[in-house]
Amino acid sequence: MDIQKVGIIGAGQMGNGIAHVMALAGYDVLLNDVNKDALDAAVALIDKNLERQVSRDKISAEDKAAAVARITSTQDLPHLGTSDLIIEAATENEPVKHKIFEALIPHVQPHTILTSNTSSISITRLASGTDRPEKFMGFHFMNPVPVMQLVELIRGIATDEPTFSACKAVVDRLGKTSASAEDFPAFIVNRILMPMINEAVYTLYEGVGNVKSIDSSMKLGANHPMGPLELADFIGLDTCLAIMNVLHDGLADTKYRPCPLLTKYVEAGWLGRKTQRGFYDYRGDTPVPTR
Ligand SMILES: CC(=O)CC(=O)SCCNC(=O)CCNC(=O)[C@H](O)C(C)(C)COP(=O)(O)OP(=O)(O)OC[C@H]1O[C@@H](n2cnc3c(N)ncnc32)[C@H](O)[C@@H]1OP(=O)(O)O
Ligand SMILES: NC(=O)C1=CN([C@@H]2O[C@H](COP(=O)(O)OP(=O)(O)OC[C@H]3O[C@@H](n4cnc5c(N)ncnc54)[C@H](OP(=O)(O)O)[C@@H]3O)[C@@H](O)[C@H]2O)C=CC1
Repeated sequence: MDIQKVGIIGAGQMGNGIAHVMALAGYDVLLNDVNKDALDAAVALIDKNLERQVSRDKISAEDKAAAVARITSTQDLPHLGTSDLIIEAATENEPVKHKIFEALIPHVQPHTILTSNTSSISITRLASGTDRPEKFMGFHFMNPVPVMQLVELIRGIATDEPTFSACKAVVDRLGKTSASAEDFPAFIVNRILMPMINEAVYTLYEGVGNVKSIDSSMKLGANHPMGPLELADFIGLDTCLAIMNVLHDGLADTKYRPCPLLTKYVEAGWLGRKTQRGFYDYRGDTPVPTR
């Protein structure tokens, strides 16, 4: 199937990165968000990130101009109906995602493939709320999208082969690598990564280490590019907690119980970098640990 127009729902940190790489690969992009400020910020950030690639000779100024011209931002969800492929990248909240697909369905074409960038939520459950479970799958990018090589592709129970092949061809055209995961809570990457982050928060909660010593230990002692608490702030603590809850509920095993300290940060609205405060405070020139 020939995919040319890609609709992206949610212009947060993932939506803007997905729009960036899609436009650079030559796809026409419709970027949607309920929040006008988020849309404007996403377009400005894409411009800035493309400019950084120009300045480092990764792409030409013409490539950048062409990519920018391929992106249209819209607050009007039905506008995405002309897309061949839709990637939902709104907040990690199952009722929000169901409502988006419900509102979208009357406007999409029969051939349109629907996907979700969800970090953890059942693809089969999201698909079953649509009119086309066979044309629905998980299309899971990693953060930051322009840098990270992997895309997890997740088939729901009903996903058909042409849908999987069409999505895999898109990943190939982006120059990224796909890994196929079965549809179980949090798939592969987050099934492994998120319990490690949650354990880092328990290590902090129980006073085994402070923010700085925990992050330094994993950076210098295990060669991770970011410490687990720095990475949690980067992902978003609300998203980390939502993923732990999906693991805990979906696998019914206490080993996945979210750390109460993670819950407390989220309840405080300290969601990490996106709100300027999480395990670090980002409001000054350099991040300062909050514990
Ligand atoms: C939660 C989920 O569902 C799944 C997930 O995504 S889990 C999270 C997965 N991601 C990770 O684990 C990221 C771990 N961190 C890293 O890999 C690195 O710290 C990092 C790539 C983010 C930054 O690397 P770094 O070496 O410290 O910084 P820096 O040298 O500034 O950046 C490296 C490159 O990335 C680019 N970059 C960094 N952040 C970027 C961003 N947010 N957007 C676009 N480009 C970015 C830089 O421009 C630079 O590009 P060049 O190589 O062309 O110069
Ligand atoms: N953060 C990460 O590292 C990764 C996240 N993901 C997944 O990607 C998805 C998005 O995450 P992320 O970008 O970090 O989240 P963000 O919080 O940065 O962005 C989510 C965006 O979606 C918007 N939104 C909420 N409801 C709707 C709606 N009904 N229609 C359109 N837009 C809506 C939000 O607007 P508002 O702010 O107004 O609510 C916000 O702008 C989640 O499913 C997450 O699990 C996947 C890989 C990595």
